[in-house]
Amino acid sequence: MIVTGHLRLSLKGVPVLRGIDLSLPRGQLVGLIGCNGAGKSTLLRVLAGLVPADEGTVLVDGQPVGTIDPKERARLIAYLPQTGPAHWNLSVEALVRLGRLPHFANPRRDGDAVARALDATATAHLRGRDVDTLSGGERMRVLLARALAVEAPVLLADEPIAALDPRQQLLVLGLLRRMAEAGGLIVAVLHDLSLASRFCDRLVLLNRGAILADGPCGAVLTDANIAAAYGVSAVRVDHAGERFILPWRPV
Ligand SMILES: Nc1ncnc2c1ncn2[C@@H]1O[C@H](COP(=O)(O)OP(=O)(O)OP(=O)(O)O)[C@@H](O)[C@H]1O
Repeated sequence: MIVTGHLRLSLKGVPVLRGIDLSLPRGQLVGLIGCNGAGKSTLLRVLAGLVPADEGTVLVDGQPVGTIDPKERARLIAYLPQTGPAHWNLSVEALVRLGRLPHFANPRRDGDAVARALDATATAHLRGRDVDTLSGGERMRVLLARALAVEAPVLLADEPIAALDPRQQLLVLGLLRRMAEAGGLIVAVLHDLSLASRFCDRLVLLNRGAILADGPCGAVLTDANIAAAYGVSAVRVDHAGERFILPWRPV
């Protein structure tokens, strides 16, 4: 669905993406991981067509992302930014409804999609609230609802669980998993290595703007890769047939 060819991008003269080759098919939940400043958000924005690369290509179903009509692109790719824009006095429902803007107006279908997105993110009870009165975690789930309301085949989510409590983290990652199983392509920036390895089909580990490892979680989260990318040692614990990875000490 999305294929990149040797993406390069410098910002203010500093290389941020250095030769990114990725093939991202439908039906996968891909965890994009790496330390602060590794280039994850920048890569997500380039994949979404929001920032052009200096060199290389991003193809969405074979078409260069920059040549897709913006409305069509917005129907194809939903994007959840790391920090939402400042909102004026907008209700939760009105904000989530903004996710329907790329679609041709069909009040009933739009209403159904908004209701599904509010239900999926357990935010229906907040629909009448002003966005600027929400807690940080509530706000994050409402922004996710706006992205889900697009009902796009691709969701690019930048740290979708960063502000969430443990239960909500599990619920949202379970939701992203089900979306992938239903045939969607989900790319999520994550910092929790245990949750990333439990829920993702595949991990892409960025290090200084380049791909250090790309593949099944166990193959990517080796001690050597974790030390090289994050500068920490890791402890592994097996429980109920699953393996947890705890960052342990700086090395
Ligand atoms: N507009 C910009 N101008 C200059 N440098 C930028 C700009 N945007 C990002 N950068 C730099 O590019 C690098 C990659 O930033 P990016 O936001 O992609 O990192 P990240 O991996 O998402 O990090 P984090 O985990 O902290 O969110 C960082 O060093 C950042 O300071």
